[in-house]
Amino acid sequence: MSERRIIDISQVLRPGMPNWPGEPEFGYTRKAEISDECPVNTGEVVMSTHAGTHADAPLHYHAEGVDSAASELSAYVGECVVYDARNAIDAVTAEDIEWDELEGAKRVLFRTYDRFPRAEWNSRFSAIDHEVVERLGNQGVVLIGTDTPSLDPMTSKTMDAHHAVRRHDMRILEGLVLQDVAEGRYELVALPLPIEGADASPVRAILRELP
Ligand SMILES: N[C@@H](CC(=O)c1ccccc1NC=O)C(=O)O
Ligand SMILES: [Zn+2]
Ligand SMILES: [Zn+2]
Repeated sequence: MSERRIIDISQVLRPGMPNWPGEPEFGYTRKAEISDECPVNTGEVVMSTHAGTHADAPLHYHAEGVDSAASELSAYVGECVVYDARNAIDAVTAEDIEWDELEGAKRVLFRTYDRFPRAEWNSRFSAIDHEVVERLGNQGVVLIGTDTPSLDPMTSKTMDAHHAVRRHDMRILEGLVLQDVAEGRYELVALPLPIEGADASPVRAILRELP
């Protein structure tokens, strides 16, 4: 019996990683140090809830939405389609998509980057048009993921794609690293941490090849 290959699609969390302008910088600080008096190392992590690869909780885009701790997990585990949307400019629109390839999909992860921008923040990432979200919701999709920092454009005040997600009670993953993933179907596992009151949570996102 061969083990199914695991593909890690998570960003490495490190000081200096690309971060939403104005949000707290990621930091890990060593607290206790192993020494003659102390048997262990311990640490403290500081980060924005939208840093790195993360799951938005409904609370992020709706005042009465559930937080990360109360989020049901079923959307975050199961079969998904990785869809190559590198042809899109500024936003992935309904016209950019070969809809046949998404037939029957429950989870859809959009790849928009050729190479993931590890070194610097990129303000002009490709959003996902709200019509695409609406159509995926109508089709029964439960989770939408993207390799960019947000489904909506960086300067959006209306958050149309996020609100379309809310209307269909779907879940969102952002900041996925899909540059080394071939288009196709996989098993996804990307669980938010149960942080009480949190509007989003980091996830360790992986894909497994299907049997
Ligand atoms: N939409 C982004 C986050 C976002 O919009 C944001 C994150 C941090 C600070 C400000 C943000 N938006 C401000 O208008 C996301 O869902 O991750
Ligand atoms: Zn987010
Ligand atoms: Zn978001």
